[in-house]
Amino acid sequence: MSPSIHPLIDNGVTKGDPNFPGGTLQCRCPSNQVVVALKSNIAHNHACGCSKCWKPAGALFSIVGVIPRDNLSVEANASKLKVVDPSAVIQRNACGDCGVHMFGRIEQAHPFHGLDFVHAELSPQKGWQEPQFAGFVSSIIEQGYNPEGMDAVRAKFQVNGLNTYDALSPPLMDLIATFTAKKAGVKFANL
Ligand SMILES: N[C@@H](CCC(=O)N[C@@H](CS)C(=O)NCC(=O)O)C(=O)O
Ligand SMILES: [Zn+2]
Ligand SMILES: [Zn+2]
Repeated sequence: MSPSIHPLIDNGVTKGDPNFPGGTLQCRCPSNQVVVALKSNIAHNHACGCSKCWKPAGALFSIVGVIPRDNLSVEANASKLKVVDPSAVIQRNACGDCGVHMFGRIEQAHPFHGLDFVHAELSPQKGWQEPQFAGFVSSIIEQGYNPEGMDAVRAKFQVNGLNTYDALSPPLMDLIATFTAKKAGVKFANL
């Protein structure tokens, strides 16, 4: 049997609507839900195998994308939000009651500053950008996944058209390296 990765991967990836205008995210409380409005689609949506990103019960991976922070606003029950780990780069704002992460925000100088991290599966609307790749794949071993099962995990992403990486995708790694180089005053050579 192939490993269960996340419902959005296990059941086959459904393409998003390229003209999707955005929507809302809701926490999983039965009442007084935290509601977050997103004024655009998300980008760089991906499966993340790290231990810090929120995932639904039983999933091996989180599915997480980014949106400009100016396009995100908390519409209801903001007082329930708590930062999971104040020492982390990404300040993950979770509902203190049901535990789902409503958005992650970077406050320090960082290549991804200005982008918030969100989980589109918390939205009742359909059409969000589909997952584009899998990142931090090897990190699931740190959470107890048997290393012998890793080929099957990577194969399952590949059959669904998603490349797998042990950090982030090449465009995002290039963005991080460009930020680091510029900060250090590196001059890029001509091609
Ligand atoms: N192997 C580590 C990787 C953690 C990690 O570096 N996560 C990435 C992907 S979300 C990151 O950018 N983390 C920044 C943060 O969590 O603040 C783990 O699984 O905890
Ligand atoms: Zn909640
Ligand atoms: Zn992560």
